[in-house]
Amino acid sequence: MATTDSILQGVNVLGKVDESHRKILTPDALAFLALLHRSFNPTRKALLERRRLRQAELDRGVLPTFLPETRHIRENDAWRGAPPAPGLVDRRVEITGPTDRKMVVNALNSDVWTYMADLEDSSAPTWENMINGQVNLYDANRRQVDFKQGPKEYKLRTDRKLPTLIVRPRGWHLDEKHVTVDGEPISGSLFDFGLYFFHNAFETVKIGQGPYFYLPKMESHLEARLWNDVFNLAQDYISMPRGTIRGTVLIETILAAFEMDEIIYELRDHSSGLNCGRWDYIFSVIKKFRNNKDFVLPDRSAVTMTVPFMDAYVKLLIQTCHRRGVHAMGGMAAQIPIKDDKAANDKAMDGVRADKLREVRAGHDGTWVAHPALATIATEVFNKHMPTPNQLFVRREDVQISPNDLLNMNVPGVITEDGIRKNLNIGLGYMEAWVRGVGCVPINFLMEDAATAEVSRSQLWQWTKHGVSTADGRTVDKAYALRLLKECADELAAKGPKGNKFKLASQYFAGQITGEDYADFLTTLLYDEITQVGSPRSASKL
Ligand SMILES: CC(=O)SCCNC(=O)CCNC(=O)[C@H](O)C(C)(C)COP(=O)(O)OP(=O)(O)OC[C@H]1O[C@@H](n2cnc3c(N)ncnc32)[C@H](O)[C@@H]1OP(=O)(O)O
Ligand SMILES: O=CC(=O)O
Ligand SMILES: [Mg+2]
Repeated sequence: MATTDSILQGVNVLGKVDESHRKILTPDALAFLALLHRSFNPTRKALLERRRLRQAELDRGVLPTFLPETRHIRENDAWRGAPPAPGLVDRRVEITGPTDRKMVVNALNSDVWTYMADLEDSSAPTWENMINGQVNLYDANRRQVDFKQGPKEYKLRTDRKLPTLIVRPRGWHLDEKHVTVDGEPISGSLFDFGLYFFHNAFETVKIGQGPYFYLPKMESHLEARLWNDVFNLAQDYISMPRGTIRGTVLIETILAAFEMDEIIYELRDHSSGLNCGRWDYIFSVIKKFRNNKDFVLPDRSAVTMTVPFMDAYVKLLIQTCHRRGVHAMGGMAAQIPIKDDKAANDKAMDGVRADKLREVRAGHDGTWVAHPALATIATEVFNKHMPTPNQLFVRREDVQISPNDLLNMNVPGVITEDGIRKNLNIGLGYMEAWVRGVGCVPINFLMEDAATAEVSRSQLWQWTKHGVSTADGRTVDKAYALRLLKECADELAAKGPKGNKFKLASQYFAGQITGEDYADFLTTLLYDEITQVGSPRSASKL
């Protein structure tokens, strides 16, 4: 049998390793990562190549439809996903947030049912953020995460059961360049999943939960199959019964919406349902059909959850999940508390309340909040309209969604200069924060993260590409877009703190809004800006 030392041949760590990281980057954990990489990276790369081929097909005007080759899965009424796992039966309000220590403690102390610790949309994947995030989650599962920051003590509450922890690793497209295996960077997904699983799987069971995950940004059921294979190998490796892991899949790409049944089917013994990742979903619709002028959308504020394509996606997701006995989770309203303006705050909170009411009435089993102060509103709405732990029994047999419904871009609204400026401010503001290592920021009283910023970026690209007209009759062309960008960037740079990164953000953004270059993701475009690789150190000699 191979020894840990021999497995670690070819495994290098290029990121800075502090004393506090050593409990995470153990030889055994790194050997497990190497096994995951060697077993699954070739398939991951093939699936990413498949995404590129699919894009070329969409660019030729081929529209997606339900897959003929998997009709037997959709039409078979007999199969079900796994029954809800311990700690996941009632998940009516889930808080989400990045994994810095303060946020972890605050999230676990919130009045919610679960906490999605986010290594994805709300985290900038600096090495420091990713590895410290693992330390914080390790400590959280062992209930040893208390700490002091200045005069303030952050302590886990003991007056009630803490929310169930669910971890969202990065998507399949992202590399983690600070660890290489046989000369290749490891996948961000395998790194995040692997370290969390290796160190916490049994601990989570001990506290009455399990190793639970949210799985982001998938584009097909084959990508779900890859996760399922990863789960099986991981459980076998530590002799944990298969089916202990659970994964809730974010349906947040338009192509995945055509494969909801198939995605649950692939993961079925590990499935804990689907979630409406609404922001990435809007991003994906714009991105995938960016070369098709029929998919041009109005100002971002007009693309609400009730426009036809969003409404169809929500209904299909709930119907599909409940037919298969798994949770249909709602998503994130972007409003956050506004501290110094009661009237504005009341309006924002009414917006959150209306969103949660729509979700519970539609049949969702739970929802997301971005901030602890929103938990009460979401709880009140769900408690009132969902007296049972979930509403898996709401079958939505009334719903009939066709491919045309999912692609119905009949969205009322116009494109305005104000909408363009808002998108520019969001894109610049978010990118500026991200290159400083901050993955989620409030901008104009809305939560902005990697998904919401992508909507803004992609709209700007699409509007310039297709030379749309604004409500007051201006044609959006490259010169106009770049003039407004310069105005916004100069203003933000002048107002921002000394040493801000708006100039850098603007240089990157200029290349993304003229309808020419289009990076696959802002996060892959900017990743080298936050990568700090030192000379490789062999994992066996850390
Ligand atoms: C599209 C998607 O993927 S949605 C999912 C990903 N996005 C998210 O998870 C959003 C997470 N939310 C956040 O990061 C933050 O709420 C922000 C950036 C939007 C706003 O943060 P702030 O401006 O710091 O908010 P604010 O000052 O009101 O925070 C008050 C307190 O609540 C805490 N807090 C705010 N949001 C959260 C959260 N999501 N989880 C835990 N604690 C939180 C803050 O740490 C702060 O704590 P302190 O009093 O101990 O210092
Ligand atoms: O991850 C959630 C989203 O809305 O995107
Ligand atoms: Mg998302």
